[in-house]
Amino acid sequence: MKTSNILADLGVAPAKLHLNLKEAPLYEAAIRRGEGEVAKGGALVVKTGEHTGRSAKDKFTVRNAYTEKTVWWDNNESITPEQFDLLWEDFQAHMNGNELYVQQLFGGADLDHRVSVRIVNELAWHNLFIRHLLRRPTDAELATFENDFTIVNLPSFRADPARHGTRSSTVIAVNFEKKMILIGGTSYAGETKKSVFTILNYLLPESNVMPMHCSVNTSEKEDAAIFFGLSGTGKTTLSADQSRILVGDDEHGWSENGLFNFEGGCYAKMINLSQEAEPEIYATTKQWGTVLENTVMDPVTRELDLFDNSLAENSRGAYPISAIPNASESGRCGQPKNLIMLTADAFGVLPPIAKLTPEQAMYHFLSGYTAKVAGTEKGVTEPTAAFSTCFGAPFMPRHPSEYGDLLGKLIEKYNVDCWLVSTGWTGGPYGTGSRMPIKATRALLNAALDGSLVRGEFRKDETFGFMVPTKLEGVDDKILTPRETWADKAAYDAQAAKLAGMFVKNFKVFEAYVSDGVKAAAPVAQQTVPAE
Ligand SMILES: Nc1ncnc2c1ncn2[C@@H]1O[C@H](COP(=O)(O)OP(=O)(O)O)[C@@H](O)[C@H]1O
Ligand SMILES: C=C(OP(=O)(O)O)C(=O)O
Ligand SMILES: [Mn+2]
Repeated sequence: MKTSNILADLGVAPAKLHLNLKEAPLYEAAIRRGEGEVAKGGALVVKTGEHTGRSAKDKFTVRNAYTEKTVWWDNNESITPEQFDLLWEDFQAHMNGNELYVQQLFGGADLDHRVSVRIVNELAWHNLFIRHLLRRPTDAELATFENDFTIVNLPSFRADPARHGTRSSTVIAVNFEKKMILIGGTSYAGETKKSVFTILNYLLPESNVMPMHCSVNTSEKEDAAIFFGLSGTGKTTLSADQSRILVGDDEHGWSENGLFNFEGGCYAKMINLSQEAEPEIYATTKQWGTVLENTVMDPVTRELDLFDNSLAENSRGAYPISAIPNASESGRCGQPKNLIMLTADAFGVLPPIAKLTPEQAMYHFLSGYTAKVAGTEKGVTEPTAAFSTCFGAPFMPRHPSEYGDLLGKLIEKYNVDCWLVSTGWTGGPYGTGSRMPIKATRALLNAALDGSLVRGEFRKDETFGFMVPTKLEGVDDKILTPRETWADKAAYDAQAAKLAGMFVKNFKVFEAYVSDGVKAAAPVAQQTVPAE
Protein backbone atom coordinates (compact mmCIF):
# COMPACT_ATOMS: atom_id res chain seq x y z
CA MET A 1 0.00 0.00 0.00
CA LYS A 2 1.14 3.52 -0.76
CA THR A 3 2.45 5.35 2.26
CA SER A 4 1.61 8.84 0.98
CA ASN A 5 -1.61 10.31 2.31
CA ILE A 6 -4.14 10.29 -0.51
CA LEU A 7 -6.25 12.76 1.46
CA ALA A 8 -3.47 15.30 2.07
CA ASP A 9 -4.90 17.78 -0.46
CA LEU A 10 -8.13 17.76 1.56
CA GLY A 11 -6.28 18.66 4.75
CA VAL A 12 -7.24 15.34 6.28
CA ALA A 13 -4.88 13.04 8.15
CA PRO A 14 -6.92 10.09 9.44
CA ALA A 15 -5.71 7.76 12.16
CA LYS A 16 -5.43 4.96 9.59
CA LEU A 17 -5.90 4.91 5.84
CA HIS A 18 -6.46 2.03 3.41
CA LEU A 19 -6.13 2.86 -0.27
CA ASN A 20 -7.65 0.82 -3.12
CA LEU A 21 -7.93 -2.44 -1.19
CA LYS A 22 -9.21 -5.28 -3.36
CA GLU A 23 -12.32 -7.30 -2.60
CA ALA A 24 -10.79 -9.99 -0.33
CA PRO A 25 -9.04 -7.67 2.14
CA LEU A 26 -12.15 -5.47 2.27
CA TYR A 27 -14.20 -8.56 3.09
CA GLU A 28 -11.80 -9.46 5.89
CA ALA A 29 -11.86 -5.92 7.24
CA ALA A 30 -15.66 -5.79 7.24
CA ILE A 31 -15.88 -9.06 9.17
CA ARG A 32 -13.01 -8.24 11.54
CA ARG A 33 -14.59 -4.89 12.40
CA GLY A 34 -17.96 -6.53 13.07
CA GLU A 35 -19.66 -4.70 10.21
CA GLY A 36 -21.25 -7.83 8.79
CA GLU A 37 -21.55 -11.60 8.77
CA VAL A 38 -21.00 -14.30 6.18
CA ALA A 39 -24.01 -16.13 4.77
CA LYS A 40 -24.05 -19.73 3.56
CA GLY A 41 -22.46 -19.56 0.13
CA GLY A 42 -20.21 -16.67 1.07
CA ALA A 43 -22.18 -13.43 0.66
CA LEU A 44 -21.46 -10.61 3.11
CA VAL A 45 -24.61 -9.69 5.03
CA VAL A 46 -24.89 -6.21 6.57
CA LYS A 47 -27.56 -4.18 8.33
CA THR A 48 -28.02 -0.47 7.77
CA GLY A 49 -30.18 0.34 10.79
CA GLU A 50 -32.56 3.25 10.54
CA HIS A 51 -32.07 4.10 6.86
CA THR A 52 -32.89 1.25 4.50
CA GLY A 53 -33.43 3.46 1.46
CA ARG A 54 -32.36 6.82 0.11
CA SER A 55 -33.09 9.98 2.10
CA ALA A 56 -34.18 12.12 -0.85
CA LYS A 57 -35.40 14.91 1.41
CA ASP A 58 -31.99 15.25 3.08
CA LYS A 59 -30.15 16.05 -0.13
CA PHE A 60 -28.90 19.62 -0.60
CA THR A 61 -27.00 21.37 -3.36
CA VAL A 62 -24.77 24.37 -2.76
CA ARG A 63 -26.34 27.41 -4.39
CA ASN A 64 -23.71 29.87 -5.62
CA ALA A 65 -22.76 31.76 -8.77
CA TYR A 66 -21.46 28.50 -10.24
CA THR A 67 -24.77 26.66 -9.92
CA GLU A 68 -27.29 29.51 -9.87
CA LYS A 69 -28.19 29.22 -13.55
CA THR A 70 -27.48 25.55 -14.18
CA VAL A 71 -29.42 23.84 -11.38
CA TRP A 72 -33.23 23.51 -11.36
CA TRP A 73 -33.90 24.96 -7.93
CA ASP A 74 -37.58 24.03 -7.88
CA ASN A 75 -36.51 20.41 -7.56
CA ASN A 76 -33.21 20.70 -5.63
CA GLU A 77 -33.03 21.92 -2.04
CA SER A 78 -30.22 24.39 -1.50
CA ILE A 79 -27.67 25.21 1.20
CA THR A 80 -25.32 28.18 1.24
CA PRO A 81 -21.58 27.89 0.52
CA GLU A 82 -20.97 28.90 4.16
CA GLN A 83 -23.17 26.10 5.49
CA PHE A 84 -21.30 23.65 3.28
CA ASP A 85 -17.93 24.94 4.51
CA LEU A 86 -18.98 24.44 8.12
CA LEU A 87 -20.19 20.95 7.28
CA TRP A 88 -16.87 20.21 5.59
CA GLU A 89 -14.91 21.48 8.59
CA ASP A 90 -16.90 19.14 10.80
CA PHE A 91 -16.40 16.28 8.35
CA GLN A 92 -12.64 16.93 8.42
CA ALA A 93 -12.56 16.80 12.21
CA HIS A 94 -14.61 13.57 12.15
CA MET A 95 -12.29 11.99 9.60
CA ASN A 96 -9.08 12.87 11.40
CA GLY A 97 -9.75 10.56 14.27
CA ASN A 98 -11.04 7.77 12.09
CA GLU A 99 -9.85 4.72 10.16
CA LEU A 100 -10.79 5.30 6.52
CA TYR A 101 -11.10 3.24 3.34
CA VAL A 102 -10.50 5.00 0.02
CA GLN A 103 -11.15 3.81 -3.55
CA GLN A 104 -10.25 5.58 -6.75
CA LEU A 105 -12.79 4.58 -9.38
CA PHE A 106 -14.40 5.71 -12.61
CA GLY A 107 -18.00 6.57 -13.40
CA GLY A 108 -18.63 6.05 -17.13
CA ALA A 109 -17.50 3.32 -19.52
CA ASP A 110 -16.97 5.79 -22.38
CA LEU A 111 -13.46 7.21 -22.01
CA ASP A 112 -14.61 10.51 -23.52
CA HIS A 113 -17.28 10.96 -20.88
CA ARG A 114 -16.10 9.41 -17.66
CA VAL A 115 -15.50 11.02 -14.30
CA SER A 116 -12.74 10.04 -11.84
CA VAL A 117 -14.02 9.77 -8.30
CA ARG A 118 -12.23 9.30 -5.04
CA ILE A 119 -14.57 7.65 -2.56
CA VAL A 120 -13.75 8.00 1.13
CA ASN A 121 -15.56 5.57 3.45
CA GLU A 122 -15.77 5.04 7.16
CA LEU A 123 -17.11 1.52 6.63
CA ALA A 124 -15.08 -1.19 4.91
CA TRP A 125 -18.27 -2.74 3.48
CA HIS A 126 -19.25 0.59 1.92
CA ASN A 127 -15.84 0.65 0.25
CA LEU A 128 -16.42 -2.89 -1.05
CA PHE A 129 -19.91 -1.91 -2.22
CA ILE A 130 -18.68 1.02 -4.27
CA ARG A 131 -15.78 -1.01 -5.68
CA HIS A 132 -18.40 -3.49 -6.93
CA LEU A 133 -20.70 -0.79 -8.27
CA LEU A 134 -18.36 1.57 -10.11
CA ARG A 135 -15.75 0.94 -12.80
CA ARG A 136 -12.42 -0.31 -11.49
CA PRO A 137 -9.28 1.21 -13.03
CA THR A 138 -6.49 -1.07 -14.25
CA ASP A 139 -3.17 -0.83 -12.40
CA ALA A 140 -1.83 1.33 -15.25
CA GLU A 141 -4.82 3.68 -14.97
CA LEU A 142 -4.38 3.80 -11.22
CA ALA A 143 -0.76 4.89 -11.57
CA THR A 144 -1.87 8.07 -13.36
CA PHE A 145 -5.27 8.44 -11.68
CA GLU A 146 -6.24 12.04 -10.99
CA ASN A 147 -8.96 12.62 -8.43
CA ASP A 148 -11.65 14.76 -9.97
CA PHE A 149 -14.68 14.49 -7.68
CA THR A 150 -14.49 13.38 -4.06
CA ILE A 151 -17.33 11.69 -2.19
CA VAL A 152 -17.00 11.30 1.57
CA ASN A 153 -19.43 8.99 3.34
CA LEU A 154 -19.43 9.02 7.16
CA PRO A 155 -22.46 7.14 8.54
CA SER A 156 -21.52 7.94 12.15
CA PHE A 157 -21.51 11.70 11.46
CA ARG A 158 -24.54 13.62 12.68
CA ALA A 159 -25.47 16.83 10.90
CA ASP A 160 -26.79 19.76 12.90
CA PRO A 161 -29.76 21.52 11.24
CA ALA A 162 -28.97 24.84 12.97
CA ARG A 163 -25.32 24.81 11.93
CA HIS A 164 -25.41 23.07 8.55
CA GLY A 165 -28.82 24.10 7.22
CA THR A 166 -30.02 20.49 7.04
CA ARG A 167 -33.45 19.06 7.82
CA SER A 168 -32.22 16.33 10.16
CA SER A 169 -29.00 14.65 11.26
CA THR A 170 -28.81 12.99 7.85
CA VAL A 171 -27.18 14.87 5.01
CA ILE A 172 -26.18 14.50 1.39
CA ALA A 173 -24.48 17.79 0.49
CA VAL A 174 -23.54 18.36 -3.15
CA ASN A 175 -20.97 21.01 -4.07
CA PHE A 176 -20.41 21.05 -7.83
CA GLU A 177 -17.93 23.92 -7.71
CA LYS A 178 -15.70 22.23 -5.12
CA LYS A 179 -16.36 18.85 -6.74
CA MET A 180 -17.38 17.24 -3.48
CA ILE A 181 -20.33 15.32 -2.10
CA LEU A 182 -20.57 14.78 1.66
CA ILE A 183 -22.83 12.03 2.97
CA GLY A 184 -23.52 11.69 6.70
CA GLY A 185 -25.93 10.03 9.10
CA THR A 186 -27.06 7.14 6.90
CA SER A 187 -25.64 3.69 6.16
CA TYR A 188 -27.79 2.92 3.08
CA ALA A 189 -25.08 2.24 0.51
CA GLY A 190 -27.21 3.35 -2.43
CA GLU A 191 -26.55 7.00 -1.52
CA THR A 192 -22.98 6.74 -2.80
CA LYS A 193 -23.82 5.26 -6.18
CA LYS A 194 -26.64 7.73 -6.73
CA SER A 195 -24.21 10.56 -5.82
CA VAL A 196 -21.95 9.56 -8.71
CA PHE A 197 -25.08 9.49 -10.87
CA THR A 198 -25.94 13.03 -9.74
CA ILE A 199 -22.47 14.24 -10.78
CA LEU A 200 -22.77 12.73 -14.27
CA ASN A 201 -26.34 14.00 -14.65
CA TYR A 202 -24.98 17.47 -14.00
CA LEU A 203 -21.88 17.24 -16.21
CA LEU A 204 -22.90 15.26 -19.29
CA PRO A 205 -25.57 17.53 -20.83
CA GLU A 206 -22.77 20.13 -21.26
CA SER A 207 -21.22 17.71 -23.79
CA ASN A 208 -24.57 16.85 -25.39
CA VAL A 209 -24.67 13.45 -23.73
CA MET A 210 -27.99 12.23 -22.35
CA PRO A 211 -27.69 10.74 -18.84
CA MET A 212 -30.47 8.28 -18.00
CA HIS A 213 -31.91 6.42 -15.00
CA CYS A 214 -32.26 3.22 -16.96
CA SER A 215 -30.97 -0.29 -17.53
CA VAL A 216 -29.64 -1.39 -20.91
CA ASN A 217 -29.26 -4.73 -22.60
CA THR A 218 -28.42 -5.81 -26.11
CA SER A 219 -27.80 -8.98 -28.14
CA GLU A 220 -25.43 -10.37 -30.74
CA LYS A 221 -27.73 -8.68 -33.27
CA GLU A 222 -26.83 -5.35 -31.64
CA ASP A 223 -30.46 -4.48 -30.96
CA ALA A 224 -29.84 -2.48 -27.80
CA ALA A 225 -32.76 -1.54 -25.56
CA ILE A 226 -33.11 1.15 -22.91
CA PHE A 227 -35.37 0.53 -19.88
CA PHE A 228 -36.22 3.73 -18.05
CA GLY A 229 -37.99 3.44 -14.71
CA LEU A 230 -38.27 4.67 -11.17
CA SER A 231 -37.18 2.51 -8.23
CA GLY A 232 -38.94 -0.85 -8.12
CA THR A 233 -40.37 -0.78 -11.64
CA GLY A 234 -38.13 -3.57 -12.97
CA LYS A 235 -34.97 -2.08 -14.51
CA THR A 236 -32.68 -4.56 -12.76
CA THR A 237 -35.04 -7.54 -12.94
CA LEU A 238 -35.95 -7.25 -16.61
CA SER A 239 -32.53 -6.30 -17.98
CA ALA A 240 -31.01 -9.51 -16.57
CA ASP A 241 -32.23 -12.01 -19.14
CA GLN A 242 -30.23 -15.06 -20.22
CA SER A 243 -31.09 -14.43 -23.87
CA ARG A 244 -29.64 -10.90 -23.83
CA ILE A 245 -26.30 -9.26 -23.03
CA LEU A 246 -26.57 -7.09 -19.90
CA VAL A 247 -24.88 -3.71 -20.31
CA GLY A 248 -26.01 -2.25 -16.99
CA ASP A 249 -28.93 -2.17 -14.56
CA ASP A 250 -29.37 1.45 -13.47
CA GLU A 251 -27.42 4.39 -14.95
CA HIS A 252 -26.34 5.03 -18.55
CA GLY A 253 -25.30 7.71 -20.98
CA TRP A 254 -26.43 8.07 -24.60
CA SER A 255 -24.19 9.88 -27.06
CA GLU A 256 -23.28 9.81 -30.74
CA ASN A 257 -20.96 6.93 -29.78
CA GLY A 258 -23.89 4.81 -28.55
CA LEU A 259 -24.90 3.77 -25.03
CA PHE A 260 -22.54 3.36 -22.09
CA ASN A 261 -22.91 2.21 -18.51
CA PHE A 262 -21.84 4.61 -15.79
CA GLU A 263 -21.23 1.66 -13.49
CA GLY A 264 -19.50 -1.70 -13.32
CA GLY A 265 -21.87 -3.45 -10.94
CA CYS A 266 -25.54 -3.97 -10.09
CA TYR A 267 -27.75 -3.29 -7.09
CA ALA A 268 -30.77 -5.58 -7.05
CA LYS A 269 -33.82 -5.68 -4.84
CA MET A 270 -33.72 -8.89 -2.84
CA ILE A 271 -37.15 -9.03 -1.23
CA ASN A 272 -39.21 -12.04 -2.36
CA LEU A 273 -36.65 -12.81 -5.05
CA SER A 274 -37.73 -15.92 -6.90
CA GLN A 275 -35.17 -18.38 -8.19
CA GLU A 276 -37.52 -19.33 -10.99
CA ALA A 277 -38.36 -15.83 -12.24
CA GLU A 278 -34.95 -14.24 -11.65
CA PRO A 279 -32.37 -17.07 -11.78
CA GLU A 280 -29.38 -14.87 -12.67
CA ILE A 281 -29.91 -12.45 -9.78
CA TYR A 282 -30.84 -15.25 -7.38
CA ALA A 283 -27.52 -16.98 -8.07
CA THR A 284 -25.61 -13.92 -6.85
CA THR A 285 -27.05 -14.39 -3.34
CA LYS A 286 -25.09 -17.61 -3.02
CA GLN A 287 -21.79 -16.14 -4.17
CA TRP A 288 -18.77 -14.93 -2.32
CA GLY A 289 -18.39 -11.21 -2.93
CA THR A 290 -22.05 -10.20 -3.04
CA VAL A 291 -22.93 -7.59 -0.42
CA LEU A 292 -26.42 -8.21 0.96
CA GLU A 293 -27.99 -5.23 2.69
CA ASN A 294 -30.77 -5.90 5.20
CA THR A 295 -31.53 -9.44 4.11
CA VAL A 296 -32.42 -11.81 6.92
CA MET A 297 -30.62 -15.08 7.59
CA ASP A 298 -30.83 -17.91 10.09
CA PRO A 299 -28.20 -17.22 12.76
CA VAL A 300 -27.24 -20.88 12.99
CA THR A 301 -27.44 -22.28 9.46
CA ARG A 302 -26.72 -18.89 7.81
CA GLU A 303 -29.39 -19.79 5.27
CA LEU A 304 -30.93 -16.65 3.73
CA ASP A 305 -34.65 -15.94 3.99
CA LEU A 306 -35.37 -13.52 1.16
CA PHE A 307 -39.07 -13.40 2.06
CA ASP A 308 -38.45 -11.92 5.51
CA ASN A 309 -39.03 -8.17 5.33
CA SER A 310 -38.53 -7.51 9.05
CA LEU A 311 -35.36 -5.48 8.40
CA ALA A 312 -36.48 -3.77 5.21
CA GLU A 313 -38.84 -3.93 2.28
CA ASN A 314 -35.92 -2.55 0.26
CA SER A 315 -33.33 -5.26 0.99
CA ARG A 316 -30.57 -5.15 -1.63
CA GLY A 317 -27.72 -7.11 -3.14
CA ALA A 318 -24.65 -5.51 -4.71
CA TYR A 319 -22.35 -7.45 -7.04
CA PRO A 320 -19.99 -6.76 -9.93
CA ILE A 321 -21.79 -7.04 -13.27
CA SER A 322 -19.57 -10.02 -14.14
CA ALA A 323 -21.63 -12.01 -11.60
CA ILE A 324 -24.44 -12.04 -14.19
CA PRO A 325 -23.84 -14.56 -16.99
CA ASN A 326 -23.63 -12.95 -20.41
CA ALA A 327 -22.86 -9.45 -19.14
CA SER A 328 -20.94 -6.95 -21.24
CA GLU A 329 -17.32 -6.45 -20.24
CA SER A 330 -16.93 -3.09 -21.98
CA GLY A 331 -20.13 -1.60 -20.57
CA ARG A 332 -20.78 -0.14 -24.00
CA CYS A 333 -23.01 -0.90 -26.98
CA GLY A 334 -24.33 0.73 -30.14
CA GLN A 335 -27.37 2.91 -30.74
CA PRO A 336 -30.66 1.58 -29.30
CA LYS A 337 -33.49 0.15 -31.40
CA ASN A 338 -36.08 0.24 -28.61
CA LEU A 339 -36.75 2.44 -25.63
CA ILE A 340 -38.99 1.15 -22.85
CA MET A 341 -40.51 3.19 -20.06
CA LEU A 342 -41.33 0.99 -17.09
CA THR A 343 -44.06 1.91 -14.65
CA ALA A 344 -45.48 -0.07 -11.74
CA ASP A 345 -49.07 1.13 -12.07
CA ALA A 346 -50.75 0.03 -8.85
CA PHE A 347 -54.13 1.33 -10.03
CA GLY A 348 -54.30 -1.52 -12.55
CA VAL A 349 -55.22 0.89 -15.35
CA LEU A 350 -52.23 0.84 -17.71
CA PRO A 351 -51.77 -2.10 -20.09
CA PRO A 352 -48.74 -4.41 -19.79
CA ILE A 353 -47.33 -2.84 -22.97
CA ALA A 354 -48.23 0.02 -25.30
CA LYS A 355 -46.54 1.52 -28.36
CA LEU A 356 -45.79 5.23 -28.01
CA THR A 357 -45.26 7.89 -30.64
CA PRO A 358 -42.12 10.01 -30.07
CA GLU A 359 -44.39 12.76 -28.67
CA GLN A 360 -46.09 10.36 -26.28
CA ALA A 361 -42.65 9.10 -25.23
CA MET A 362 -41.61 12.66 -24.41
CA TYR A 363 -44.86 13.19 -22.47
CA HIS A 364 -44.27 10.06 -20.39
CA PHE A 365 -40.57 10.84 -19.89
CA LEU A 366 -41.35 14.26 -18.45
CA SER A 367 -44.23 12.83 -16.39
CA GLY A 368 -42.20 9.96 -14.91
CA TYR A 369 -45.19 8.11 -13.54
CA THR A 370 -45.22 5.14 -11.22
CA ALA A 371 -47.23 4.25 -8.10
CA LYS A 372 -46.33 3.59 -4.52
CA VAL A 373 -48.00 0.81 -2.58
CA ALA A 374 -48.37 -0.11 1.07
CA GLY A 375 -45.13 -1.23 2.64
CA THR A 376 -42.96 1.35 0.92
CA GLU A 377 -43.96 4.15 3.24
CA LYS A 378 -45.59 4.10 6.65
CA GLY A 379 -49.31 4.81 6.60
CA VAL A 380 -49.82 4.14 2.89
CA THR A 381 -52.78 1.79 2.63
CA GLU A 382 -54.00 2.70 -0.86
CA PRO A 383 -51.80 3.07 -3.89
CA THR A 384 -50.64 6.61 -4.51
CA ALA A 385 -49.43 8.06 -7.79
CA ALA A 386 -45.81 9.18 -7.89
CA PHE A 387 -44.64 11.46 -10.69
CA SER A 388 -40.87 11.85 -10.76
CA THR A 389 -39.74 13.67 -13.88
CA CYS A 390 -37.17 12.01 -16.17
CA PHE A 391 -37.86 8.85 -14.12
CA GLY A 392 -35.35 10.16 -11.59
CA ALA A 393 -36.13 13.61 -10.16
CA PRO A 394 -34.00 13.10 -7.01
CA PHE A 395 -30.84 12.73 -9.12
CA MET A 396 -31.48 15.36 -11.78
CA PRO A 397 -29.78 18.68 -10.99
CA ARG A 398 -30.83 20.35 -14.25
CA HIS A 399 -34.18 21.40 -15.61
CA PRO A 400 -36.13 18.44 -17.09
CA SER A 401 -36.46 20.27 -20.40
CA GLU A 402 -32.67 19.99 -20.85
CA TYR A 403 -32.84 16.22 -20.53
CA GLY A 404 -36.08 16.08 -22.52
CA ASP A 405 -34.61 18.04 -25.44
CA LEU A 406 -31.55 15.79 -25.55
CA LEU A 407 -33.69 12.66 -25.46
CA GLY A 408 -36.12 13.90 -28.10
CA LYS A 409 -33.29 14.59 -30.56
CA LEU A 410 -31.71 11.18 -29.99
CA ILE A 411 -35.01 9.31 -30.41
CA GLU A 412 -35.58 11.10 -33.70
CA LYS A 413 -32.03 10.78 -35.00
CA TYR A 414 -31.79 7.04 -34.37
CA ASN A 415 -35.44 6.33 -35.15
CA VAL A 416 -36.02 4.49 -31.88
CA ASP A 417 -39.26 2.61 -31.18
CA CYS A 418 -40.76 3.64 -27.83
CA TRP A 419 -42.94 1.60 -25.48
CA LEU A 420 -44.67 2.02 -22.13
CA VAL A 421 -44.64 -1.12 -20.01
CA SER A 422 -46.62 -1.53 -16.81
CA THR A 423 -45.09 -4.04 -14.42
CA GLY A 424 -47.78 -3.08 -11.92
CA TRP A 425 -51.19 -4.51 -11.16
CA THR A 426 -53.55 -6.50 -13.35
CA GLY A 427 -57.08 -7.75 -12.64
CA GLY A 428 -57.81 -4.71 -10.50
CA PRO A 429 -55.87 -2.26 -8.38
CA TYR A 430 -53.40 -3.13 -5.63
CA GLY A 431 -55.36 -5.01 -2.99
CA THR A 432 -57.79 -6.59 -5.47
CA GLY A 433 -55.65 -7.53 -8.46
CA SER A 434 -52.23 -9.09 -8.59
CA ARG A 435 -48.79 -8.02 -9.78
CA MET A 436 -48.12 -8.58 -13.46
CA PRO A 437 -46.40 -11.96 -13.83
CA ILE A 438 -42.73 -11.43 -14.68
CA LYS A 439 -43.07 -14.17 -17.30
CA ALA A 440 -45.76 -12.21 -19.18
CA THR A 441 -43.76 -8.97 -19.01
CA ARG A 442 -40.69 -10.76 -20.37
CA ALA A 443 -42.66 -12.39 -23.22
CA LEU A 444 -44.12 -9.02 -24.27
CA LEU A 445 -40.75 -7.32 -24.01
CA ASN A 446 -39.00 -10.00 -26.04
CA ALA A 447 -41.64 -9.66 -28.76
CA ALA A 448 -41.17 -5.88 -28.74
CA LEU A 449 -37.40 -6.20 -28.94
CA ASP A 450 -37.29 -8.82 -31.70
CA GLY A 451 -39.67 -6.76 -33.84
CA SER A 452 -42.51 -9.30 -33.92
CA LEU A 453 -44.91 -7.38 -31.67
CA VAL A 454 -44.91 -4.28 -33.83
CA ARG A 455 -46.16 -6.33 -36.80
CA GLY A 456 -49.24 -7.56 -34.91
CA GLU A 457 -52.68 -6.02 -34.30
CA PHE A 458 -53.20 -3.00 -32.08
CA ARG A 459 -56.11 -1.07 -30.61
CA LYS A 460 -56.01 2.57 -29.61
CA ASP A 461 -56.46 3.21 -25.90
CA GLU A 462 -59.36 5.65 -25.48
CA THR A 463 -57.98 7.40 -22.42
CA PHE A 464 -54.24 7.41 -23.06
CA GLY A 465 -54.19 7.51 -26.85
CA PHE A 466 -51.38 4.98 -27.23
CA MET A 467 -51.57 1.78 -29.26
CA VAL A 468 -51.99 -1.47 -27.36
CA PRO A 469 -51.33 -4.90 -28.89
CA THR A 470 -54.35 -7.19 -28.80
CA LYS A 471 -52.59 -10.54 -29.19
CA LEU A 472 -49.35 -12.28 -28.49
CA GLU A 473 -48.79 -15.99 -28.56
CA GLY A 474 -47.97 -17.33 -25.14
CA VAL A 475 -49.63 -14.43 -23.31
CA ASP A 476 -53.23 -14.51 -22.06
CA ASP A 477 -55.12 -12.07 -24.38
CA LYS A 478 -57.09 -10.79 -21.46
CA ILE A 479 -54.19 -9.11 -19.66
CA LEU A 480 -53.53 -6.98 -22.75
CA THR A 481 -56.80 -5.12 -22.12
CA PRO A 482 -56.83 -4.13 -18.44
CA ARG A 483 -60.55 -3.23 -18.52
CA GLU A 484 -61.32 -6.86 -19.40
CA THR A 485 -59.45 -8.06 -16.31
CA TRP A 486 -61.56 -6.00 -13.92
CA ALA A 487 -64.76 -7.53 -12.56
CA ASP A 488 -66.34 -4.06 -12.29
CA LYS A 489 -65.97 -2.25 -15.66
CA ALA A 490 -67.43 1.02 -14.37
CA ALA A 491 -64.87 1.00 -11.59
CA TYR A 492 -62.15 0.57 -14.20
CA ASP A 493 -63.44 3.53 -16.24
CA ALA A 494 -63.60 5.70 -13.14
CA GLN A 495 -60.08 4.72 -12.10
CA ALA A 496 -58.71 5.34 -15.62
CA ALA A 497 -60.30 8.80 -15.70
CA LYS A 498 -58.85 9.54 -12.27
CA LEU A 499 -55.35 8.52 -13.31
CA ALA A 500 -55.63 10.56 -16.52
CA GLY A 501 -56.60 13.56 -14.40
CA MET A 502 -53.50 13.09 -12.25
CA PHE A 503 -51.28 13.03 -15.36
CA VAL A 504 -52.86 16.22 -16.70
CA LYS A 505 -52.50 18.04 -13.38
CA ASN A 506 -48.90 16.95 -12.97
CA PHE A 507 -47.94 17.97 -16.51
CA LYS A 508 -48.99 21.63 -16.14
CA VAL A 509 -45.46 22.73 -15.15
CA PHE A 510 -43.97 21.23 -18.32
CA GLU A 511 -46.44 22.69 -20.81
CA ALA A 512 -44.36 25.79 -21.41
CA TYR A 513 -41.38 23.73 -22.49
CA VAL A 514 -42.86 21.32 -25.01
CA SER A 515 -44.25 21.34 -28.54
CA ASP A 516 -47.98 21.21 -29.32
CA GLY A 517 -47.47 17.61 -30.38
CA VAL A 518 -46.21 16.66 -26.94
CA LYS A 519 -49.05 18.56 -25.25
CA ALA A 520 -51.50 16.67 -27.45
CA ALA A 521 -50.06 13.39 -26.13
CA ALA A 522 -51.84 14.02 -22.81
CA PRO A 523 -54.47 11.49 -21.76
CA VAL A 524 -58.12 12.46 -22.01
CA ALA A 525 -59.10 13.28 -18.44
CA GLN A 526 -62.60 14.62 -19.15
CA GLN A 527 -64.37 11.30 -19.42
CA THR A 528 -67.85 10.87 -18.03
CA VAL A 529 -67.27 9.33 -14.68
CA PRO A 530 -70.11 6.97 -13.80
CA ALA A 531 -71.91 7.81 -10.57
CA GLU A 532 -70.57 5.89 -7.56
N1 LIG B 1 -43.79 -8.02 -13.99
C1 LIG B 1 -42.72 -7.64 -13.30
N2 LIG B 1 -41.68 -7.03 -13.91
C2 LIG B 1 -40.61 -6.62 -13.21
N3 LIG B 1 -40.47 -6.77 -11.87
C3 LIG B 1 -41.46 -7.38 -11.21
C4 LIG B 1 -42.62 -7.82 -11.89
N4 LIG B 1 -43.44 -8.39 -10.97
C5 LIG B 1 -42.81 -8.30 -9.80
N5 LIG B 1 -41.61 -7.69 -9.90
C6 LIG B 1 -40.68 -7.40 -8.79
O1 LIG B 1 -40.54 -5.99 -8.72
C7 LIG B 1 -39.24 -5.65 -8.35
C8 LIG B 1 -38.60 -4.79 -9.42
O2 LIG B 1 -37.41 -4.25 -8.86
P1 LIG B 1 -36.11 -3.87 -9.63
O3 LIG B 1 -35.95 -4.67 -10.87
O4 LIG B 1 -35.00 -3.88 -8.66
O5 LIG B 1 -36.49 -2.38 -10.02
P2 LIG B 1 -35.53 -1.18 -10.35
O6 LIG B 1 -34.22 -1.73 -10.77
O7 LIG B 1 -36.24 -0.47 -11.46
O8 LIG B 1 -35.47 -0.37 -9.09
C9 LIG B 1 -38.46 -6.90 -8.13
O9 LIG B 1 -38.51 -7.21 -6.77
C10 LIG B 1 -39.27 -7.92 -8.95
O10 LIG B 1 -39.17 -9.23 -8.43
C1 LIG C 1 -30.48 2.10 -5.91
C2 LIG C 1 -31.53 2.70 -6.25
O1 LIG C 1 -32.01 2.55 -7.53
P1 LIG C 1 -33.16 1.62 -8.14
O2 LIG C 1 -34.15 1.33 -7.08
O3 LIG C 1 -33.68 2.49 -9.23
O4 LIG C 1 -32.52 0.37 -8.66
C3 LIG C 1 -32.17 3.61 -5.30
O5 LIG C 1 -33.14 4.26 -5.71
O6 LIG C 1 -31.69 3.75 -4.16
MN1 LIG D 1 -32.38 -1.33 -9.93
